[in-house]
Amino acid sequence: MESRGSSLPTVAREWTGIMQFPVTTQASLHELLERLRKDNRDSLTILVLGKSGVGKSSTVNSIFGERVCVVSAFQSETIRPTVASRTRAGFTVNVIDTPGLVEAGCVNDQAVDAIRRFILDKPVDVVLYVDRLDGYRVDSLDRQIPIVLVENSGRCATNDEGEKILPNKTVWLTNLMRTIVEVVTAEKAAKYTIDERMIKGTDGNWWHKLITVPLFLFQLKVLYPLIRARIFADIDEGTEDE
Ligand SMILES: Nc1nc2c(ncn2[C@@H]2O[C@H](COP(=O)(O)OP(=O)(O)OP(=O)(O)O)[C@@H](O)[C@H]2O)c(=O)[nH]1
Repeated sequence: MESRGSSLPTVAREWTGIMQFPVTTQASLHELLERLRKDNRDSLTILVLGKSGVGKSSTVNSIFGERVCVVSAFQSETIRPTVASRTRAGFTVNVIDTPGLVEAGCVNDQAVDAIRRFILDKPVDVVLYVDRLDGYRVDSLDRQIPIVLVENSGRCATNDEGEKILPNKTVWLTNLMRTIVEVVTAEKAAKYTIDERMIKGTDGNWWHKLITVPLFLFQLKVLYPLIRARIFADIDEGTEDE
């Protein structure tokens, strides 16, 4: 992938990979870009997350129809977050590929930290969380968010138009992009830009912080001796009654 800088590329390459897709897929993708344009957008930024080796980079390549990321079956190829950007008729699609959040069963803190820093101040429209279907059990809670099935393999079946299809005949790339566009254009969708404050937290209220000191001293010097004296008085009274 081409950009590792702190911001999205200002000049993106022409999306030539789209020409590799069958004509029907191209038409569907153009229609979806048009839908985004009508929604007053001129760019779409997708953040791809997931464990290591689940097919994140392969999915990015599938989306663009060209090899923008390195894919490997044997080792983690995505060492740091990278962004690939392509333009088509004045519309820019940015896809941020990221290193695996979990590697060999352990959370990859370095990756999490690198992703956190990389997406600072980048407007992300949608997060695409990738997982392997054979390694994850989808339960009813998962179904509350949009789920899309993907098959990046070159052996994926195709329909009469040459579009890659799933066993249920769904043209998965179009379905994936349509779902992304639906999520982005949904009324309640919000554009998230992670800023420094969201990560480090706010500085808090200084007045509240300062007031804790006299409050602590009041407890230590006034309340504590009073309560202690009262308890001992109670004990003494109890002993006298006996
Ligand atoms: N059968 C099948 N294999 C896939 C699919 N997607 C990816 N793979 C294979 O899974 C392996 C890992 O794919 P990557 O795309 O490199 O996975 P990744 O999540 O980007 O991996 P990291 O960079 O290590 O985080 C490769 O051997 C791919 O060929 C898929 O949809 N079907």
